[in-house]
Amino acid sequence: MSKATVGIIGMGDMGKMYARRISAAGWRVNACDKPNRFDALKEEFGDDSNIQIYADGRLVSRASDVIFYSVEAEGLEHVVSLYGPSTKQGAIVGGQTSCKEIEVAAFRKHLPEDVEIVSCHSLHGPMIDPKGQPLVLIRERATDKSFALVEEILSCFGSKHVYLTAQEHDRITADTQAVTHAAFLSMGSAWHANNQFPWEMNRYVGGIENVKCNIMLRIYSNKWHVYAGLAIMNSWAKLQIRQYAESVTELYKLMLGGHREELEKRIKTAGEAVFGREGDSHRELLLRDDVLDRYSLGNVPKKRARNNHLSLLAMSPHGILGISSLTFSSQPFRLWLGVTEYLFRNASLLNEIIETAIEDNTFRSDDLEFTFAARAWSECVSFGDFASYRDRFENIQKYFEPRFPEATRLGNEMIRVILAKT
Ligand SMILES: NC(=O)C1=CN([C@@H]2O[C@H](COP(=O)(O)OP(=O)(O)OC[C@H]3O[C@@H](n4cnc5c(N)ncnc54)[C@H](OP(=O)(O)O)[C@@H]3O)[C@@H](O)[C@H]2O)C=CC1
Ligand SMILES: O=C(O)C(=O)Cc1ccc(O)cc1
Repeated sequence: MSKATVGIIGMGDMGKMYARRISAAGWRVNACDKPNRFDALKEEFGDDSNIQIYADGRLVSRASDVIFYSVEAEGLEHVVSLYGPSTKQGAIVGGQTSCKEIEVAAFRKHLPEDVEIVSCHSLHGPMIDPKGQPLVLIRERATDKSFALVEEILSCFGSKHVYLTAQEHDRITADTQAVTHAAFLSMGSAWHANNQFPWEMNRYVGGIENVKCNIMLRIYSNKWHVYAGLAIMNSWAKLQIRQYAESVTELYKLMLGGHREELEKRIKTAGEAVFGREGDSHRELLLRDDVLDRYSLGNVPKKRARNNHLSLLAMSPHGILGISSLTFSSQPFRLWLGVTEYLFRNASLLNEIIETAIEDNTFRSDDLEFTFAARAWSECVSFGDFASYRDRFENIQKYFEPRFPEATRLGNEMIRVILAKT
């Protein structure tokens, strides 16, 4: 057989990244977006003779041996229902959405039976170098030969292949990415509600606070539908996000009520369950304060301000976090796990946090807004409400937008340095 031709339906940021890299590796690529983008795409890819732009997904489906759908999760089933029946006989089809059970169900429903299914999920945004990043592969319905072909095509990314079923993928995504996003989205909402730019306030500059600011900005600089789809279309994600919001609320009430013993017991038991006792592990901590201080959007104060880190404490009480998830995780999650571990495995810091939580009122109103925000995001996700998700997200995105370029630069550097050590 001559070399396989690769189809890409949906030439947004991820689709373009796939098309460019796969074509550069020597494969012929057929690609399309919505028909109204035909001329613009032809113009954009006119100088790449390996990439053939088509007017729609039906034409791409008819002409390609391995096809990747790279459209919004919310619309995937509809798009597959339109073009799936035209898939070339014996072709292999996959998708790039973050929710694999729904995606695979759509393929099973709309693709002809002689079409094989191998799905994938790059665990990073379109601007990140895929080399070394996790790439999940889901062999749903495929021969060894077909699966090997998909791996061969995607090997041009240099990513780390992780083999999972659709269900395993969705469970891990719920435990890791969905909860991480909920935490950062809530932080952004709370700062916005209090009309704060955190990097302008001493208490949010330096150390762990830099990770919070940089990752929050990075998430809000992406497209709303990426996070909405990942959370709303994954039933486990809904549960985990709700659990996170409940933990935030319960911890906040313990802090407000001054219930020191209960707070301490709860936090320490949960921390030990996830990270072990201080000194138990021989693993080096993922993060260090002096490294983190370098990535500030504002001036680092001489004396570090104390924080009760409600947003981090709430990550572990229900066993949301699992070190084992590290093998399959996105950069924001790895950093988030890093800062949470930093806190839970440092007994004196943990004691300081508990002291601050009970005695210090500085963060009460920030924490109140954070608690509201965590619950509001959870409700929005539970109701499956894409429109209000979008509205909330874009409203806050606008507020922070002026700082995106600098935060992206600093955040990328911060992630590069920190993750290189791990
Ligand atoms: N961005 C990220 O960080 C990551 C994204 N993903 C997932 O990858 C997928 C693509 O994401 P991304 O590229 O970022 O999103 P984009 O919004 O940039 O791209 C999706 C593209 O698909 C187009 N599209 C919609 N319907 C059709 C159709 N019927 N035929 C052809 N094209 C269509 C969209 O057009 P229109 O805009 O007009 O709807 C858009 O141009 C999503 O499922 C996302 O969740 C996965 C990993 C990371
Ligand atoms: O880098 C980030 O913010 C991410 O978390 C990127 C991301 C978003 C959605 C995905 O399905 C995969 C990766």
